[in-house]
Amino acid sequence: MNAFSPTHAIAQAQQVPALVVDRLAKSYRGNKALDDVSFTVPKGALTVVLGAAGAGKTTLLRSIAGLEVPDHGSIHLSGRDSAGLEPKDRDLAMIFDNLALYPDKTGYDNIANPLRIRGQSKAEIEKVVKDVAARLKIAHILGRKPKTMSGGERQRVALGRALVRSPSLFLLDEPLSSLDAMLRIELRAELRRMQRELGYSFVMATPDFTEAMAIADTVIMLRQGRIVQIADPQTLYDAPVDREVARFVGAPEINLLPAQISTDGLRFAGAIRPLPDKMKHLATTDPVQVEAGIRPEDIRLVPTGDASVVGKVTDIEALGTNAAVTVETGDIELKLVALASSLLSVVPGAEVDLSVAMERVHLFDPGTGMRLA
Ligand SMILES: Nc1ncnc2c1ncn2[C@@H]1O[C@H](COP(=O)(O)OP(=O)(O)OP(=O)(O)O)[C@@H](O)[C@H]1O
Repeated sequence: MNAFSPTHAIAQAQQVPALVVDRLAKSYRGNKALDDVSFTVPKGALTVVLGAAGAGKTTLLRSIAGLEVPDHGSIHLSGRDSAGLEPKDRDLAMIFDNLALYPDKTGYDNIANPLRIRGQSKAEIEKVVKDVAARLKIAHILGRKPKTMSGGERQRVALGRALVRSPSLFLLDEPLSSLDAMLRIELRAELRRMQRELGYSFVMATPDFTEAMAIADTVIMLRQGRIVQIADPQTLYDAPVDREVARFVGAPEINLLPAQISTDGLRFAGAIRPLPDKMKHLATTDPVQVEAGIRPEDIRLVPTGDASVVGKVTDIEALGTNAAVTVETGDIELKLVALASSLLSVVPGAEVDLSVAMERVHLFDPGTGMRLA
């Protein structure tokens, strides 16, 4: 490939990230909504901004869209500094909670509108609109006006209108929030498929970690306006940077309990267990107080006598295929998840023995909450 070949030009274009956010800050009356936020979204990637209500997700997306003026920092879109650029000149599609469909146009015309403005032929437009409508499962409402559609249908029409424009970057603020659980799961898979097939670049905000885990290439974990971790979904789950990320990512929530680590092992819930290799470097002869994080799926019920931890069942919650079992041991409660069919003989009040997958245990600093291992 030489420097003037089209292949070279395409390769170069692909190397320019879809989005580079650098040291972005935004305050509202002294309240920091965004604080020193920096990240990059490669072309064709799906990045999810994950955070609780008020974490700053919407402010971030609105700043990228040009609807908020940041106090500091820069935003580059496909290599171009966006400072001073009007929202309409940013080559973005935004899908926010409050969708603005044209009320007097049908679903079809709403979706077709950007293509008509571009001057595409009637036949081309029909092909594209029908394809996107089929993917979003709204073919049956294309002839209707927005006021006769449900919230979820309006949301999908807005999504369709954005998708047909194929801009350089999509900003999606909880785009599936108005949908029922089944449709949400179906559509997020469809969105993911379209994004991959067409090479679109997505930044999607959500407070729902399962959504983030299901579709993200990269998750940006936002808390009180600051990025606390950037990682692929599995790393976020397996190596959360601190206790709060560990709690946010996972359901039922991770068990957190006091523990002591020493060269003798890890002491918790009335038991002492040998240290897995990954913890050995933390151990000293004198015990050190730590906080252990144990995910519910890393605790197993075992036959009596094989246990490292013993306790009494206080509650069983059906989750479908699985069930969550709460076990009281000393003055702490542990939650575990097991196949419901394996729990038929387990009833509240039963004495049970538990085994913990030690190599999966997380350790946190009890003061700062930061990850130790
Ligand atoms: N226009 C505004 N004026 C004053 N404060 C604002 C404004 N917009 C956002 N904030 C504040 O900035 C912080 C971040 O808000 P933002 O809406 O970005 O959070 P979010 O993560 O999108 O939350 P949610 O999931 O609830 O939409 C919050 O404390 C919010 O109250």
